[in-house]
Amino acid sequence: MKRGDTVVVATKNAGKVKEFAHAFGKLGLNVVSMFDYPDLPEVVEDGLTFAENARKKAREVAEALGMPVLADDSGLEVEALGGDPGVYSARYAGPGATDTLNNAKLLMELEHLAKDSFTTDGKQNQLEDGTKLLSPARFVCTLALFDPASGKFMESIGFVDGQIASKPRGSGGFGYDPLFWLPTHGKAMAELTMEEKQAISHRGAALALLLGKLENHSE
Ligand SMILES: O=c1nc[nH]c2c1ncn2[C@H]1C[C@H](O)[C@@H](COP(=O)(O)OP(=O)(O)OP(=O)(O)O)O1
Ligand SMILES: [Mg+2]
Repeated sequence: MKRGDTVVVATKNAGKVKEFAHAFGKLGLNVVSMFDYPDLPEVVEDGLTFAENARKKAREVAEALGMPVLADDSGLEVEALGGDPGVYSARYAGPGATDTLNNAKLLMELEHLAKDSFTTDGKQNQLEDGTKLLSPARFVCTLALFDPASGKFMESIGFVDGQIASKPRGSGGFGYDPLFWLPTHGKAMAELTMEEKQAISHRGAALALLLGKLENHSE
């Protein structure tokens, strides 16, 4: 990849598109997404892992377009929920789920748990304004780049650890960002600027790894 090239990202998530456009833009690369190819058939995300889904999205779109394609499969793993919603993060609230409905479902599940079995030691798990920290959690991002000419994948993974807060904060980012509290920053992910999010996020980490691999590869 050289300055001026276009990267095709197999995503229909506007939040991801913005983040990739920002990151690749810094390298002088343009980003197009599935919003630019509205006629391509939907990829069914029936994999059991993030990596399987990322590979499936990348390969199907790359084969349809006859060029290399990057895909991102990501989600939220919540400790108190045994790793849920995981690969089902986008559909947590059911078919037709939105970010708002998924966030509501997440809080409902965690508050339910807190009532049943959780013994929270009050102060330690509370922010100054009374917001409760309901469970440790992490965001996971897997990236897969598929080149139909070689039939090969290049892959990477990134993580970021945090806590699920009982109340949303901030208006940046997308998805579960308003509920994802970063103790290291004293802010929710949705309170970070694009630059700050990219520096610490699961997607930023996975992308940095992938770019490193690409660089080694082309030497
Ligand atoms: O940085 C993030 N900040 C907040 N939430 C996030 C993030 N990264 C992933 N998430 C959540 C959103 C969605 O509920 C699920 C991804 O699902 P995932 O299938 O990978 O993406 P998607 O269906 O929205 O778009 P697409 O498959 O077309 O790329 O995890
Ligand atoms: Mg999806």
